[in-house]
Amino acid sequence: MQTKLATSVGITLDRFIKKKQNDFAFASGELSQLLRDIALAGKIIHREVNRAGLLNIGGAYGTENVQGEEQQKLDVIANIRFIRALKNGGEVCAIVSEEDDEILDLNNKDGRYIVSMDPLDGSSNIDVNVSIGTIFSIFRRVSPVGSKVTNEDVLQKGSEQVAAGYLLYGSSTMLVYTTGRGVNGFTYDPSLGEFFLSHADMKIPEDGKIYSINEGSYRSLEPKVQQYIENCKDKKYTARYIGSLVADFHRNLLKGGIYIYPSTDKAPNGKLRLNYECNALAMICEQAGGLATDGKNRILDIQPESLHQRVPFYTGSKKMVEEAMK
Ligand SMILES: O=P(O)(O)OC[C@H]1O[C@](O)(COP(=O)(O)O)[C@@H](O)[C@@H]1O
Ligand SMILES: [Mg+2]
Ligand SMILES: [Mg+2]
Repeated sequence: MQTKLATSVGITLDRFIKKKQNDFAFASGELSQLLRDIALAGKIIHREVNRAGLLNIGGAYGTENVQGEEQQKLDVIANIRFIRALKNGGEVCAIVSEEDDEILDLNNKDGRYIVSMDPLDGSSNIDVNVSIGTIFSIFRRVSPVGSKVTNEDVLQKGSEQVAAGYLLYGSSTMLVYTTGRGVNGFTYDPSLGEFFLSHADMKIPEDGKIYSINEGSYRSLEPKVQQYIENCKDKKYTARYIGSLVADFHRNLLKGGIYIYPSTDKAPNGKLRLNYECNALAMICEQAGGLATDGKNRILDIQPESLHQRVPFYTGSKKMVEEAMK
């Protein structure tokens, strides 16, 4: 693992943000505050996830989201908690969420930022106590402050992200993010209520031996993808698939590997959403020295056309993604 483990646990997220603030071109403290708001929402979801079984907040909520997916109670709870934290924080003018059909315009005339988010990633794993996460992308609005939020504001290329990251609710809860100057990981200590820098300057190994793909759809995969999987098997690589994108991505980020959600019969454009799943992880992966494509194009160069658009997703160690692209 090519990551400098922070030697002292004394570096809290808050202190780290303050230290790094001056690295940021628009250093007015707004983005720093927004990152703190996201961390706060993450602490609340950590608590909800940990006691989901006790509070009977597992299971279906009884509604479907715009993608026709059954919403889990925790999908809805996480969505409400993040929206509330971002609203109260005051830095955000609009939110794009997996759980909401339309743009959530917060009518915050001072807000300069747009957040695209997957409040709860890995919903199929909520009730079985397997790691789940939250994914977020942060953009600066392009329309004048105070004016009505436009499609142009929320449909920006991933290369325009000013920050991106994820929370992982696993054996420990972590926040991993980038502002375009490297990737850092923080581990939450619930007894102190603080995130501490635990993975400084994260770098994904250039090559790896782990491949993550849902082989259940093997028969409906394109021949070249089938060929790539066969190559992995010939090389005796290890297959690992948790079924929570954040968790599969995080493992590969630390150990090296490739995560693939290609186009299939069931999902001709893939399953994962460009605006609030792929863009954020693509920025993290590239900042850590890896690659992220849709099979042909760099994810961060794709111009979004709709809020919930899906793209095939190939991301991970540079050599493995290059190999898969061949
Ligand atoms: O069950 P499948 O088809 O392998 O899909 C699993 C993928 O779907 C997801 O659950 C989609 O995300 P959501 O749970 O946020 O809808 C990813 O986390 C995961 O990688
Ligand atoms: Mg998701
Ligand atoms: Mg989700």
